[in-house]
Amino acid sequence: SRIVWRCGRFDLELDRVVVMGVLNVTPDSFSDGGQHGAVEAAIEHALNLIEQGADIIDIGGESTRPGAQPVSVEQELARVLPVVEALRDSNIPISVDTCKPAVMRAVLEAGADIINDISGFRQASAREIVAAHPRCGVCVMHMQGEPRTMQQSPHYDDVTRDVVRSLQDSARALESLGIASDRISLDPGFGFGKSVAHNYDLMRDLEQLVDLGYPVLIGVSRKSMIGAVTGRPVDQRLAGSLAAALAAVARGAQIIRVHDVQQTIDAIRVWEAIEKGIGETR
Ligand SMILES: Cn1cnc2c(O)nc(N)nc21
Repeated sequence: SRIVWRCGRFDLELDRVVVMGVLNVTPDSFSDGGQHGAVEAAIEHALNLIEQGADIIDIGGESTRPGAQPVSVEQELARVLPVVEALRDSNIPISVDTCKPAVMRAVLEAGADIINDISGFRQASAREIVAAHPRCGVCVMHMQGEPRTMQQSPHYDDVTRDVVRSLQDSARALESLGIASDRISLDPGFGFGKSVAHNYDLMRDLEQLVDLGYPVLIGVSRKSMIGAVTGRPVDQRLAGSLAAALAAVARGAQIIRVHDVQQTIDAIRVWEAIEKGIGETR
């Protein structure tokens, strides 16, 4: 498939699966226990992710785990801007995970290629900022409610139908501002206002989202939906995360957001060799 995701300096070809490496520049990120709090450590980790083969780096300055406390614009910028500036000459797209319009504006000016908004660009000013940029990529993620309270009692009539419709409306809102469709990727937001059962129903029926025609980005790496069925703590969820990543790829997801880049690439390469053959045998 000649699908392309236009992301700032890059046109990402999606005929092969793209791996997005997670870079938390936050003291309370649920999975790396704050060892990357310092900007320097974050930059070092980013270079390590690139070394492992990451196709995109996703920089987050505000923890999005359930129950997380909000962070000020100033604090978030102090964390992410230096990292964007350090990475903007790297040869891969730089994504910033933020919901704040002021942070979006600053990181785009600093050279970020993608804005990853877990709140799905629900703020009009956020939509206007990415619309004002000629070609930055946007990832529109579905979240029910806010990180602080979203897991208290998530409810849907039909989780997949509801999420797909919500994301379609969000994409249309961006397109109505002149944002080209090939700049938009959609993400069901596993764990963001969903019960474990909702997450597994959503994964099983992921093709309904893929069928909208936009690139689909998913993030399940080390999440509680993996822990719920394996009983493993957050630092022992690699096998479960790889299983979920391949299930998503098998249903048409093209961008996978993970902590464990090298292992995920290996799993996807084997899967793609099976699905597409490895050439010389033909
Ligand atoms: C920041 N962040 C945490 N989980 C995520 C997910 O599943 N998708 C996207 N786009 N961002 C996420």
